[in-house]
Amino acid sequence: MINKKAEISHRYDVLLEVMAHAAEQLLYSPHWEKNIHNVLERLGKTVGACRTFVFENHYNREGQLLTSQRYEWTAPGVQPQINNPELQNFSYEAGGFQRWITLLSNDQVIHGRSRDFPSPESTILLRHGIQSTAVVPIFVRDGWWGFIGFDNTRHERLFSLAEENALKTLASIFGAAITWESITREQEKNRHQLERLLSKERSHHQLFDAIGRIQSLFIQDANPSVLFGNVLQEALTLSESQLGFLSEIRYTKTGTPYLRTLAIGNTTCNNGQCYLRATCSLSGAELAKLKALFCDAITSGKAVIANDVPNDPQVSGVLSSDSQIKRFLGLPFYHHGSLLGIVGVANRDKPYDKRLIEYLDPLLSTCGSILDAYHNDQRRRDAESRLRLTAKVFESTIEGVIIVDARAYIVDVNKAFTHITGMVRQEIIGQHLSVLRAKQEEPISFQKIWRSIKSTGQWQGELWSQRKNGETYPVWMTVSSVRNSKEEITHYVAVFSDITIRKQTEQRLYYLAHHDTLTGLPNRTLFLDRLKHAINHAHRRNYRVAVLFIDLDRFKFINDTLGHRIGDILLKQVAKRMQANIRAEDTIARLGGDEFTVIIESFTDTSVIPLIARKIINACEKPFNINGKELFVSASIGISLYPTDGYDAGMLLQHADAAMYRAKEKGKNSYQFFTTEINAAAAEHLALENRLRKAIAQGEFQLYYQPIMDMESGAIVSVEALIRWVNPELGLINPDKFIPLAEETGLIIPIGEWVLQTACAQAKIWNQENTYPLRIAINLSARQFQQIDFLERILEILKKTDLLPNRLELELTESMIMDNMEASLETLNALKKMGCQISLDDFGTGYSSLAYLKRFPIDTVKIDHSFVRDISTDPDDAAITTAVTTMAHSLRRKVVAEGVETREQLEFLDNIGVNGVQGYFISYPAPAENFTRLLQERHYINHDLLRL
Ligand SMILES: Nc1nc2c(ncn2[C@@H]2O[C@@H]3COP(=O)(O)O[C@H]4[C@@H](O)[C@H](n5cnc6c(=O)[nH]c(N)nc65)O[C@@H]4COP(=O)(O)O[C@H]3[C@H]2O)c(=O)[nH]1
Repeated sequence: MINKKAEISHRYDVLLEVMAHAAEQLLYSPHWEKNIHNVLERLGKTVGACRTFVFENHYNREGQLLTSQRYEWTAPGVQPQINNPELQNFSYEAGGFQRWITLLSNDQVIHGRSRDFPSPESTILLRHGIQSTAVVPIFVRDGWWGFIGFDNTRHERLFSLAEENALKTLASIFGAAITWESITREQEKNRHQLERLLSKERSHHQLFDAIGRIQSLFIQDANPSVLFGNVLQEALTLSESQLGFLSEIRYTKTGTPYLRTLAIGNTTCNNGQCYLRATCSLSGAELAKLKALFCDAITSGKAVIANDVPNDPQVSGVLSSDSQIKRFLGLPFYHHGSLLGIVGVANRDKPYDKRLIEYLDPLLSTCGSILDAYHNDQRRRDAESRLRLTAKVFESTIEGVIIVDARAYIVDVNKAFTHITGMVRQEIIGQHLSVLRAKQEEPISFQKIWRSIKSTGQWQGELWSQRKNGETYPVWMTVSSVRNSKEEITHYVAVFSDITIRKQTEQRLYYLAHHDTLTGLPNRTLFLDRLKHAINHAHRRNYRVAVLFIDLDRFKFINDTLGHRIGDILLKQVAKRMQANIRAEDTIARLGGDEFTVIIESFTDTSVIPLIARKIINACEKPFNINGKELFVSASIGISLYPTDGYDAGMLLQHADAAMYRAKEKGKNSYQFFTTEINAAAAEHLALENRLRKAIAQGEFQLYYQPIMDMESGAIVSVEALIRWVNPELGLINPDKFIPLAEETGLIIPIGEWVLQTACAQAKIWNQENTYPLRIAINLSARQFQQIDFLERILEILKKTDLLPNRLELELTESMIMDNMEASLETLNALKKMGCQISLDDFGTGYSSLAYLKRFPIDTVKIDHSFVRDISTDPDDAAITTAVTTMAHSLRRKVVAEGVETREQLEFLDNIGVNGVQGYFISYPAPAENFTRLLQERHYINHDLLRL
């Protein structure tokens, strides 16, 4: 008995020891869970249990009380149940252990032999091989937590009351440990939470300080690079990043977005303080490559996190592998829902996360607001400076400006307005715009202007306005409408300039472009214009139109002999007389030179036309008194009629011209209507012209040569080159037929060039072959002689053909020299200086003025063959030839007689002492080869001739 008691007491002591150990392990250790196995093992061993365990209560979703085994110790050889799924989420109720809930929750220990337990508890326990068990509830602060249990599978073990109490104490140690642990955990959690809150508070302080700094910079009106540089710096500091940029989104004209960098920064961390190393440039770089990683933020409008940039698929091809960017956070920023730009930060030590994005949100909103405000500010400043500029322009422009309201009442005018109109601001403001309208300006034109402005927003044009003194003046005005935001017209702005001077100049220019300056008559342009107009008019009314083409006979002679000044006065007087003889409504024009035209309109009976033509002829016939001298001219008139002779102005003029030529041919001082024959002649003329044009290209020209014999020695001293045209269809054509045409058309220039070139080359050959020097005489045309580079042409040809200048004799006519005496004198002197010889051709047919011979460096006078022809029969011709020869000799000029056909003529000329002769009697003009032969055979002709 004593032993039994002693054993019980011992077991109790042992239990107390275990409890002390459990208390130490569970209550005083910071990690009771780590020690629970020791405690369970010691407990199990102490109470002789095969298995000690701890179950924790919990609830399922339906609110059913469940229990799960959490910890276990098993004696060696006993199967552990810790992984037995049946002992997890075990429902007391469903498992038939409802009784346990009642007992345990009331702090009662359940212990005993399994077989004594009510069914189904006993069945289940025994199925698990449990002979006896003891379970003790564990209570924590909030109530029943679970239980600790001791199973015996090998024998049935019963617990004494003392042991039961000891186990209860043990369970309360467990409860205290669990409670303590949960309190500690909660405290820990609270501490963490507190710390988090504190740090959040701290970082929020930092954030709002940063925002405050940015806002104050903005208020201080910092320049954009400083402002956005600081925004970026704050973002880098707050995000603990090392690199970053701040860019705004811009759009190209085609709408493609691109990034304009407002700030770019590189920071390094120094004692936990980040600072900006590089500031952004003022203008900001433009990042056009939107495919870059950060651009995802723009296209999606959402933040982009890349914590492993080198391996991020979005980066491939954008950043090189050695790029310093390791981590990246792209943060788009908005204002009023519009995406404005992006802040990109990189290389944080820690990974970027969503919390940081949330944290930086206020900074980004600030960034959006200040960027928007910055742009607004810029726009406002621009608008202000534009306004200032507009005001300046308004006041300083030399154009008058009138601002009127929508009903055309004047609201404002500028200084230039006063200057132009003479009206001051105060007197015109409030008046209707129409007060400025010139009295004669039709109101209808004003209505047109308003209509145009209303439909197109603008009107531009010419108007007549009125100054304060009543003077009307033309203005060039541009009127534009001003609309408000609702597209309603609120004002009109009229800008105008006084164009009086411009108009006068225009009128003057128009007058000059359409009138002949000498006579004041319409010129060719205006004439053709009026003729077209007359034709149109006649066409509509079935009228006829007559064109009179008037050419003065003998005018050229007067002009050449008496000079241009007299010629001009004569032309003016002729113009006046003609004008006096036609109706005011008919047009008289001067086409140029001595050519006039008249348009006679609105007649039905053609018989009036000869009367008008005759009146004009008669008017011209009467002598003109110029500077006390009486001068006589006459007129030849060609007439064409619409519609019989042509339907258009050009044709009517051409036909009247052709008819005028026929009138001249008929004997001048008469008129001629255009006829079909004249037309045919004109057509032939045209055809010839066309053939002549082709002749140059097709090499149809040939030179004939005619010798000039020196009377004293009988030697051929010179040879005249005479052109021939051999046309395949027309045969041989003499120069008289085509030289005038070539002159008229200008073709004489290339033809003359060819003659000079060919004749000089031939002369060079003959001079090489002959022992005696031989000159080549070449006819010049007026146009050739007047060429600006005439002297250069001669020099070049001489150089090219290697002909000595003294072997070249140039033949000119009197009229060629008289046309422009001063220039001719200059050219002739230059030719003489070069060493060339000059002959005056056809002497006697023109003015035959020997007086001017004195002034000009002429070597030879060639008496025209018309005098030589009748020299032996007509005493007048003989006398003229003799006088000319004597006079020329007295002026130390040589005389050559042309057209010598007979021995008598030759003898006469020999007797009067002419120096040279040319004519069929000596030789007909012949091609070069014939002449070569002639030279070889008889260089001295006179001996043969004189012997004959
Ligand atoms: N009745 C008659 N006539 C004689 C006699 N001897 C010569 N003739 C002709 O008289 C003209 C003399 O030439 P011109 O007075 O300079 O008159 C030349 C000259 O002014 C011009 N001409 C000829 N060749 C040229 C040329 O190459 N250039 C230029 N611009 N005009 C040329 O054409 C005019 C006519 O030339 P051609 O028909 O060759 O006519 C030549 C010649 O064949 C004669 O005994 N009796």
